[in-house]
Amino acid sequence: MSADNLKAKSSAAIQNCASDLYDLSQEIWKNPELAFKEHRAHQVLTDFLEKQGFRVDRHYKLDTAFRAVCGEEGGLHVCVICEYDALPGIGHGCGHNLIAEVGVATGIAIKEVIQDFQQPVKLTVMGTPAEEAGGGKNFLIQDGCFKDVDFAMMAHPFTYNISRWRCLAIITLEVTYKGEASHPAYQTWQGTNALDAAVLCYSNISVLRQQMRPHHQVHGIIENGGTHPDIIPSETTLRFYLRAHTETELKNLEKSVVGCVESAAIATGCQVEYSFKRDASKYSNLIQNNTLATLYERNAEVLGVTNCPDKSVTGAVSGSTDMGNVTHVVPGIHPMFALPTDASIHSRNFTLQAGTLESQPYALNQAKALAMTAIDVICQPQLMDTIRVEFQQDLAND
Ligand SMILES: NCCCC[C@H](NC(=O)CCCN)C(=O)O
Repeated sequence: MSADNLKAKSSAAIQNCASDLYDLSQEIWKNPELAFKEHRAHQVLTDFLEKQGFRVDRHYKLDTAFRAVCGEEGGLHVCVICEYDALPGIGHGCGHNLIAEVGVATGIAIKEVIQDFQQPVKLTVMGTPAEEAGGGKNFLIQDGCFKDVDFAMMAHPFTYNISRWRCLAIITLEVTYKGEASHPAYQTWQGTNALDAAVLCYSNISVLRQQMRPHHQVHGIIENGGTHPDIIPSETTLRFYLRAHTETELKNLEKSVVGCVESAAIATGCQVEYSFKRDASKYSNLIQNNTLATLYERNAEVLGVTNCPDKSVTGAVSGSTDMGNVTHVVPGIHPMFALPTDASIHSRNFTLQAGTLESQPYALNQAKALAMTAIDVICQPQLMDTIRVEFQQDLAND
């Protein structure tokens, strides 16, 4: 069968399941669950994939992770990624119900043609919890779950179609100031104000922003600002996210921020403790593999998806994802696809849009484009040589 026929057959498989896929997505959207607690989403996704004939490891390394496999060893191993965690307070404001749906639909499409290829193909649909916080993919990477994968793909809903969205490396900084409680209207001089230290720290970072390189970002909150207006706060805590293009740039940004943190302690006479969380919550920048992205773009265009031509939008670099870490261990792509809305992700309006029937064709188109991209590589396995060379070069230049 020609690649074009395989693509048509795989797309038809998605279309045939459209109604069931919408129900699946709705089930996740109506029951938003936070990082590592996505039990219901995990259940419906694994049930669905098992019904579709996948061999499912239901609790793959993590309670709410899964692996659904079809095909055979001995040839290419394609991995399609699902996310399904929600945000506190606003539910699926990042549209992860659609990411899960696209992942499952792509899996169905590739499975439909898996016996038609000239060589064996293994397909894994990987369920990865906790993208919004916690970094589920990083636990799976540490456990070697991507070791035999040739390439990984997922697609993320957004306000624009941006095939090569660049996202930033991110690290969390936690800061605690310790002072001395006292009455703020009597012996004030006996107090050491930890809230003043927190406010100064926050202000120092705001001032630093003017001197930061483009695309360096620092933003955060005062988590604990004291206990009572009539007690000089003796302990405060802050939490910041620092983001930059690469791990090296992130290290440079860390040094500047440490200056802001320590000087606030000196100015107020407080003690300070701080730590950068070098754990699974630390995400790498996203590397979009050029060959995979080019194939994806061509396939998406055939399906009528126009990638955003506005350079002020496509040139933007922002946000972070643990898919970034995946693209540092295997070649991958993470296109952003537009829903018919102006709403920003992480807003209530985006939540609403991610649950509409109107958004369905946009999600299904992405699944078709991802499956077509995989079919292109499987039908021209020599492309894997280029993909691997690019991957090594991207890592070396990172
Ligand atoms: N440890 C912090 C993770 C923050 C991730 C968060 N992700 C998103 O907004 C989703 C967009 C891409 N998946 C972020 O703030 O970038």
